[in-house]
Amino acid sequence: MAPPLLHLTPHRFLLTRRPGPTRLHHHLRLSLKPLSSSSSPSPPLHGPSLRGGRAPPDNPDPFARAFDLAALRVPAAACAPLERRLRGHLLNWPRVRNVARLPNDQGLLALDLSLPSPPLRHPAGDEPAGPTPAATAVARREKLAREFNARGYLRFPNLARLSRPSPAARKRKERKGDDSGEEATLERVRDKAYVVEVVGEGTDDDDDEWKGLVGEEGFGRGVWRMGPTRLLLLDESYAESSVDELPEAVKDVLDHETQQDGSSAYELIRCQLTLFYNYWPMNEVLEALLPEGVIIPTGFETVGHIAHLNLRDEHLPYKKLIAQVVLDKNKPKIQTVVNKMDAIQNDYRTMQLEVLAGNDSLCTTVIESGLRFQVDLGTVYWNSRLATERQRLVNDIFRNSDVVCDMFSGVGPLAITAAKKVRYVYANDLNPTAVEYLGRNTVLNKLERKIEVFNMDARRFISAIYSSQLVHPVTQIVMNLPNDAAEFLDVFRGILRNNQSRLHCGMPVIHVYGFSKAEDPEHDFHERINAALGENVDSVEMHRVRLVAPGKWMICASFTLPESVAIAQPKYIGG
Ligand SMILES: C[S@@+](CC[C@H](N)C(=O)[O-])C[C@H]1O[C@@H](n2cnc3c(N)ncnc32)[C@H](O)[C@@H]1O
Repeated sequence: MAPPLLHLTPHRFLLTRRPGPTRLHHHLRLSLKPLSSSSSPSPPLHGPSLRGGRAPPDNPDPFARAFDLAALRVPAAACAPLERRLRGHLLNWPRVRNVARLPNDQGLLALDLSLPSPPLRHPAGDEPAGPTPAATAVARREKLAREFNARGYLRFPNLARLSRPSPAARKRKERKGDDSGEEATLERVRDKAYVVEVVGEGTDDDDDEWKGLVGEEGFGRGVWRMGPTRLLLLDESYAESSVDELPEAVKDVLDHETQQDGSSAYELIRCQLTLFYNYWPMNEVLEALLPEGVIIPTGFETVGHIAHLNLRDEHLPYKKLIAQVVLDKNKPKIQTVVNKMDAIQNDYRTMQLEVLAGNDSLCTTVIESGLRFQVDLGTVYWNSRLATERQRLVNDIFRNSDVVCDMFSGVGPLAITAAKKVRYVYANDLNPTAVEYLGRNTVLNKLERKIEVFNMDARRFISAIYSSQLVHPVTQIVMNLPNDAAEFLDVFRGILRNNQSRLHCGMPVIHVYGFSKAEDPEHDFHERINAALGENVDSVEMHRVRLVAPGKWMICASFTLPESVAIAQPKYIGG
């Protein structure tokens, strides 16, 4: 496994003005120039690391790192049991399968293609090996696939039938232009996370060209007659080992299998594993990109297709670079990356967001508890981190017979989730756009018959609800405006003073949210509640929702509205 990156010198790449190949580079018109790993005197690293391996020459991806490995080439059919048997000796790198498949080694011999074949060397070395072995078709097809042009298909109509791209694929190719050029090859490599190549000795000779592709001794050793093969990548510590230096378990396989079938179908080969930009996790890429000493941004909040960063000041000079990496590493789920520009200060609790990467749309759909919520992050409030808290209220506290009143409902995450369970919901918000989305989300979730939507100031809303004879008696009230909600509690003072016949319906339970930085946040919040109600409420259940900043808790206080408060002299005179 890779050592913790924090122990490494982070700034591994220089930013230069050279145009580069990845979207990251296009986006920033910058290219990353890897420092030579050989210049580093640090001890050899284990596991995949951008500080390990070497930069393959002429590879346009500055994050490409090549690692030498040893592998056992085995018949495909024998691969799974061997993988289990040799597990402790196989490569154990994250996101790299320790079984590799050689390009186009798909056992076309089964299809009995009668293709021309190159002369085959006898396993012993000199005699031709009889009739054309079907395995040669694999290599032929391989070579054709690399040429991939119409001439090749014309010469081998069977192959044309097998390999001709579908009309849709052909159209896609036409749209992109001719993909036989270098550009297209780069594009394909860029899509990959890694490739395994057998290391050959490479001469210009035609046969040798094939050797490099499938392993330097691929022909004439019987392997092709056995159909498709697989590579079992050995642990990196055996990269340079000769057969004698391999662990007994691996040697056993080589010896035993050779003795059994009298051929070299199982063999030790050298290969190169190249890891590309797509392979490296976000933190490793950022670690390489950002200057030493800059904290690596690790997390972000997700709202639908939007990744919402909360960058520190020190990140701002690199904000677009960071955002592009976040986008690249989290596609396709993430399509837009934004950064919060300011603390939330306005009445509607909306954030000022800057789109840093991806598409500009801040309208998205969030799925929470199996319900769908449309949200425009530019104009309404949304916080996915409150999902668990909403679940707590709905699942653990609300009953089916409840009538819920959500005084600060936003686009309805709590109101709509509650409506799935309870008898009826009154949902209100001051922000007309939030109310528009609330209405839309109600319909989207087919709950319009159980929710009534209001667009008022919360105090006026409560006064209206309690003075109306038409509404269902409210049993649960939710006040989620943590900065100020406690101060809104004064609206309940005297709320039933002129309507005491309603007292028999029972008092509602109020769930009010607040922040506290006090040493004893529960005590602090309780004091604020008492002050707003003008009375001491004895029995308040406190629940710590989450730590929103160091030392700052979001708390939910739940209590039954005291009758004495409901019939007291009002403090607030609503209109
Ligand atoms: C913290 S958000 C909570 C929204 C929602 N409960 C949620 O969890 O997504 C507070 C909401 O209160 C609304 N709001 C602010 N002041 C208000 C007021 N005086 N009356 C009613 N709603 C108000 C804001 O527009 C915002 O949507």
